[in-house]
Formats: sequence, C-alpha cells, structure tokens
Amino acid sequence: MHTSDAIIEIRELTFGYDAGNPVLDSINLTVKRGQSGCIVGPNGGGKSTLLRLLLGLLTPDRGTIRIFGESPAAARLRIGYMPQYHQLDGAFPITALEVVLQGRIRRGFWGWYTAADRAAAMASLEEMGIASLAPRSFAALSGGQRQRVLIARALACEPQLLLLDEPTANIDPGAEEQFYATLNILRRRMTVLTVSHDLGFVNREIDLVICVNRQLTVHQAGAFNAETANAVYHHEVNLIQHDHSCFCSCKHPEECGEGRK
Ligand SMILES: Nc1ncnc2c1ncn2[C@@H]1O[C@H](COP(=O)(O)OP(=O)(O)OP(=O)(O)O)[C@@H](O)[C@H]1O
Repeated sequence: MHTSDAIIEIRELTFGYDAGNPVLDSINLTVKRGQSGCIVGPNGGGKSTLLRLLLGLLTPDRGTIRIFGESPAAARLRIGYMPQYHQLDGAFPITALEVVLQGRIRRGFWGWYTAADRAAAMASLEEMGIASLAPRSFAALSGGQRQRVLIARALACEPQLLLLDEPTANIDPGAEEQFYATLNILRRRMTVLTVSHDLGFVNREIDLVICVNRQLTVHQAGAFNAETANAVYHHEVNLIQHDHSCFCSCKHPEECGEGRK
C-alpha cells in the first residue's frame, strides 16, 4: 500500500538485460518526502539501470516500483532527469535555451513551444545563474556551463523528483563547488537522487546513501563509513571527503591511515 509520505517505493524488484542474469536482484528501496540520496557503487553495479527503471524506460522482470504512488510511466512528467555526460552529443547545433526547452516536451507533444514553456525554460536558466547563456551555442560552452544547462533542462518540467546521473563528471573543481551549493537549494523543495562515483559526495548534506551492486543497501549518510564502502565495492576504497575531513572523523586525512584507505 502506498504511504503518503513515500516518494519512491521499490519492492522485491529484479531486473536483467539477459534472462537469468539479473543486474538488480530482489532490491527494496523507500525514499520519503524530504529525503535526498546519493546512489553509489562500482562500475557496472546497476546504478544507471536503477535510474532507467525509475524513469519507466525499463520494466522490472519481477517486483514493483511506485513513484508518488503511481507507476513510473504515470509519474514521468513529475520527474526531472539529467543523463550521463557521455550520452550527449555536445556538438549538436543547438542553443542553450533550445536544450532547456527539451525539458518541456510533454507526452503527446506536437507543435510549437508555448509562451509558458519559454518562460519556464528561462526561469530554469535563471535559477542555475546562466540566463545570459540562453542564445549561446551549447557546443561552445564549457563543461561546467553545459552541466548547468542540462540541470536547467531537468528542472524545466518543474519536477518533484530530480534524478542526476554523474553530475560532477567532466567539470572542474570550481564548477563542482557551485553545483553542490545549487543542489543544497534544490533539495529543499524536491527529492534529489544523484548517482556519483565520488564518495566525497556522500558528506554533502545527503540523507541516504543508496549502495547498488546487484543488491541494494541503504545507509543513513552519517552511518556511512570506510567499512560500509569497502563492503559495497568489494575492495578498499578511498574515502576522503570534499571538506578534507576524514571518515574516521580525525579531520587530518594527510596523516591518518583511516581516511586514506
Ligand atoms: N542496454 C544494455 N544492454 C545490456 N547490458 C547492459 C545495458 N546497459 C547496461 N548493461 C549492463 O548492466 C550492468 C549494469 O550497468 P549500469 O550501467 O546500470 O551500471 P552502473 O553502476 O551505472 O555503471 P557505471 O558506474 O559504469 O556507469 C553492466 O554489466 C552493464 O554492462
């Protein structure tokens, strides 16, 4: 049964691209209103597959997904999505505004964008602090600027759930800092799930750490430590946080063996 404060409810979900070879195996996940999460795990662990299932682009072999109490397909217009950077053709001849307008394409869309579509797209660009880039060619923008345009596109549908796949890949440290600040603002008004290889991300005012490696385990961010990470990745990983404190909380990663694992 749908509980009113659950944004995402996954029950006993199994999915594989090939029969008998599950990428995700009997996973369960509940994300409640007001929570945001970081999805971590090794390459090929199933993180992007989980996002595609949430978007309704893939169908579970077994089990159920409910988003806002509905099927992913029914909830699709309430979900903003930013795909991985390498899935995009950066050279495509299109302006930043036109990229953002793609976020307004609705099911059954046919025809021209309305004035409301253009206003919403400009509002998203403004929110990302890049309204002045609207007429510029997307191909001519820097990695950090493109990333902000793509987040603006995900925001243009005025989502209640935002899914970001590797948003900090391919951007410089300055743009990354800006991104974290933006994320903190967004998560006050919507649920944000972010796939990241960057375990430093975990410390960024995230509520849940969702570890995906065929199985799925959920940890409160404060309880996520080197031991938990090693169990998910099946090897020892480096857990230096972005604020240069250490997961053993000694605050001296340069000297501490714990943080350098
Ligand atoms: N379209 C597809 N057809 C067949 N197999 C696929 C397809 N997409 C992904 N896979 C396989 O499913 C598994 C999970 O892939 P997925 O991309 O979900 O992992 P990931 O955790 O997002 O990895 P990464 O961190 O490298 O992006 C991998 O073994 C991958 O090769």
